[in-house]
Amino acid sequence: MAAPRTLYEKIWDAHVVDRRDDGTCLVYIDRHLVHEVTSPQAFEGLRAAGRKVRRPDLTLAVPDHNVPTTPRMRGSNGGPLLVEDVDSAAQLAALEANVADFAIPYFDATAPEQGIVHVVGPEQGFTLPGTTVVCGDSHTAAHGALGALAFGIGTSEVEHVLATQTLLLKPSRTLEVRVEGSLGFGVSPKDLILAIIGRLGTAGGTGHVIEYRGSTFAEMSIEGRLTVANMSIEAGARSGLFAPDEKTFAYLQGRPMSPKGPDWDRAVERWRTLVTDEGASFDRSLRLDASEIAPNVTWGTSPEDVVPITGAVPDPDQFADEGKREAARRSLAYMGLSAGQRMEEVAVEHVFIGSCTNSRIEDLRAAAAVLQGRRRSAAIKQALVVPGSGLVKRQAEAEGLDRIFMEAGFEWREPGCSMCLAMNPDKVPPQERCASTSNRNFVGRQGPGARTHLLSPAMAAAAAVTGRLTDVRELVS
Ligand SMILES: CC(C)[C@H](C(=O)O)[C@@H](O)C(=O)O
Ligand code: SF4
Repeated sequence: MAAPRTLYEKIWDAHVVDRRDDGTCLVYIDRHLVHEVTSPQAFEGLRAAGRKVRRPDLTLAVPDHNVPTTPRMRGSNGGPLLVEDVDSAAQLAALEANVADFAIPYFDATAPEQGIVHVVGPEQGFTLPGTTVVCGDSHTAAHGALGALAFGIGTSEVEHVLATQTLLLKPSRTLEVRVEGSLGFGVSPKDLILAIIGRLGTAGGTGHVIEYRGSTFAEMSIEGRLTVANMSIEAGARSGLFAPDEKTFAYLQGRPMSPKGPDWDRAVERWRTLVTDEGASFDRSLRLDASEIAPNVTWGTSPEDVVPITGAVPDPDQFADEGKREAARRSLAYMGLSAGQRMEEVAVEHVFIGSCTNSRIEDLRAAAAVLQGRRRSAAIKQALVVPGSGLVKRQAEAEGLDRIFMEAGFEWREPGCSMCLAMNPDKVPPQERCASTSNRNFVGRQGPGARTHLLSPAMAAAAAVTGRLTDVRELVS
């Protein structure tokens, strides 16, 4: 009998086209997502070499990083999108020219399906279990929520995939993250992945593909799994995987690009084999108990700087090594915080609900549930809700969530990356503080000098109501 294999090994083995003596493999790529930031040079490279895109039908492009989230307009006669920033306008125009020249399926900035690439892929059924999915973007790991082996690639690799539909890769090691039990009231998948990153550290997953296992993940919705898989990269991992199950199949059935009819039945039969075999072993393992997880927030400038909302800013002197002590001191200076300060006393001026981590319908529902009948604090200067895609936006509007947000003093925007990173007009001003549902709290991430606290959608909503980081369990109990 064949040796037991992990889910990662099964998908990997099924895609290896050629294996070199040094262990490097040529791997077949099933799906390639393209956005405006990392693709222009790749297309230029193809042009210079006189090449075509090998499989436009397995490629899907959508603008997300640079698009403004205010209503979008084109110039006269369907001309280019009107975008004030010159560099953004050039990147968006380049993407439009490239998809036209290379005949690549494209949702343009005004299409109802437009959105953040990692929201659009799953939602369209472009991402499927057992496939290899790449994109010139580090949060491609998100697609692993559906059982796809998905990872971010650089611009030269984007060109390689466009030209050949393959990539040269080294196999990864495997890391099991097993969590058992139910998440408590007010505790969300975001809190869990922040806790996991807090434990592993931002380098803990380096060289590994994580498989999320255990009853907590089995209970979790696909939206929740997308949040978790999305942030695998923040623990340094190459990718994050969930074995597809009945929830995955229900989520994908009937999506525009999902298989149909007899193809669907055959696909589901195949997808059911995508599990880690009994007796297969992982290179490493981390175990957590869901009941121990509290709503979490970050205090520093790295996603591993995680503390429960009931906790306090740590004292840099308490860290074991000098590197960490120094990093913590720098973080606190940048963040304008002092050791021992209670997290619940930290005042915020901005709230951002969005990003490929937390902009799907369940995220918006969770935030709206907190905001229903409440208003943002007068101390909040700006509160944005940015749905992950046009389809999420319309669904939320059909459920009346837009009204709840607007009555609570939030702005209801068009889909895009928005305030997740300062590549478009949505920015946090210098030295101001933002409660953000995004995935990175790096220095300058939301604008030069901006201070970011990562948290869940419900926690972001709670912060908007009180004007400070707040334990949502106390606000809504
Ligand atoms: C701009 C893009 C290349 C970048 C990434 O790779 O992740 C962005 O999406 C991010 O989240 O920092
Ligand atoms: S939403 Fe943020 S993390 Fe996601 S792709 Fe856009 S910039 Fe990157």
